[in-house]
Amino acid sequence: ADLYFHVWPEVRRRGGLLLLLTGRPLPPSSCPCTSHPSPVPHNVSRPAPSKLRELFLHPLHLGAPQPLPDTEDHLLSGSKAIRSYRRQVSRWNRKQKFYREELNMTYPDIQAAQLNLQANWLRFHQEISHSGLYPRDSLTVPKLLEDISNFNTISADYSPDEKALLGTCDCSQIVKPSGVHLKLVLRFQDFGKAMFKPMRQKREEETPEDVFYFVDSQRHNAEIAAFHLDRILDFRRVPPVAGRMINITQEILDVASNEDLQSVFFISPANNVCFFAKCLYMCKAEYAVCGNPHLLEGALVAFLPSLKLAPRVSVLNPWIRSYTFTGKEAWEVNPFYCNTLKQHYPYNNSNRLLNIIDMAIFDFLIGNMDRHHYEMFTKFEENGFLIHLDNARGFGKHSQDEISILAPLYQCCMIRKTTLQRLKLLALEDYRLSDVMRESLLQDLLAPILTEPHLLALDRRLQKILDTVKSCIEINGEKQVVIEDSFEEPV
Ligand SMILES: Nc1ncnc2c1ncn2[C@@H]1O[C@H](COP(=O)(O)OP(=O)(O)OP(=O)(O)O)[C@@H](O)[C@H]1O
Ligand SMILES: [Mn+2]
Repeated sequence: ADLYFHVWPEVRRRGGLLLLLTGRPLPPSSCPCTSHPSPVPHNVSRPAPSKLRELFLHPLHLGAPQPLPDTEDHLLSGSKAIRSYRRQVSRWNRKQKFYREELNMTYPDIQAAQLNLQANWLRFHQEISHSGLYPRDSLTVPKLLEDISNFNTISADYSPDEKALLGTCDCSQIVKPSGVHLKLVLRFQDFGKAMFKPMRQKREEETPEDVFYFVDSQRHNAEIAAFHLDRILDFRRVPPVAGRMINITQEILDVASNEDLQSVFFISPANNVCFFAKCLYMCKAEYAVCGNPHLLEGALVAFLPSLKLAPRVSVLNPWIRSYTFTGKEAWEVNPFYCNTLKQHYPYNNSNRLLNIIDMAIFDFLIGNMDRHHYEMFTKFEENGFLIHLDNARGFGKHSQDEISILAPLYQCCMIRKTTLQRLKLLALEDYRLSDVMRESLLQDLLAPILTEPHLLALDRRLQKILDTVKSCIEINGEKQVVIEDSFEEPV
């Protein structure tokens, strides 16, 4: 209700700058906020002041204008993309027709899919630019989140990498074969797509101490929280993610035409519908997820343009961890690792190194030790931003701050000036990170997304990042440590 009555009029008054905040301007009766504690519980009579709104109105966030639509700064050429999507729609319609004829299906009656040029997923693709996955003041992102939280699905299938494992797709298009986890690509009524990651762990469960990060389970709420954090940090390197309940029978099984996928569904002894992943290991029925009896929580990650339309490279993280029980990587044994790295391509480019340091800061905040690779759009070349896909192993332990995730920061002793400015802002009482995160996450249908201890851990970790920067400055001086980024727009 606060969003609807206080933020929305304000946004309109200020010229619609801040639609990011209006992710879900629901009418008061259906506001998801009522069942959760207000961010400022002591203040009952007056509406709680919105720290998130203030943050997005701060000059650091407003910054310089974003690139104009359909220019070279953008990932896609508008007309080429539309031609390609039109072809995809025709192909999809042909396939559906063929499939239904094969099965003599007359029910349910379905209409041929059409490409709507106003669809929010299409706009999202068209707005990806060298400055990030969406513009700072994107009008599209809140609408896209709304779509993926509510739209019906028209198909469900494995993601291309899992198909590669099963030998049923063109592997040259695959970034990295995987498939340990239960994730599916869902297509919606507007032809948009999202990656569905089902709930595997309850929000209250903490990862046990003896569990290695690489066998830790994937958390749907971590994907959602990571998107919100990335937006608050103004990185805009995580694709939009929304949580929702999925009816796994109607919205997955009934719209799946892939027989492999159909074959992994079963009914449990408790009469719940379940499914499991088909892959090389950990993919038996024991690791299935189940609805209750049909409904299951999950995160939906908006899909990026296909690799054909916008090729991406997957790059090994130079601070990768050893994926064995005893191994150690170079950065763990060599305190001068960064000096060596800096002398060689591509990290002799300071922008690229600063991007890695931003990523480390992000991963330290969410507690993600599983950043083995990152992806980049080839179109933006060396100076492009890093895409932070797959954040499902964040938010596992709130009581532990894994300082080694910050190695790129304390070994290189460098940070982008704008990143530091934003972090400092979020350490102030007026914009406190845990408060803006709590508020931002209330916009999600599955709120509350993070438990209080996880939210509070963010403030503690932020302080540790600032302390690390401070000691770097004490040793090396501000000029060496805080780097003005020539590729960022001045703020
Ligand atoms: N939003 C997206 N849009 C397009 N492709 C995506 C998206 N999310 C993930 N992918 C592709 O699918 C691959 C696997 O996704 P992700 O890492 O999130 O799942 P995972 O189950 O953790 O897999 P892995 O075991 O490979 O880490 C990614 O490397 C990426 O190429
Ligand atoms: Mn992964």
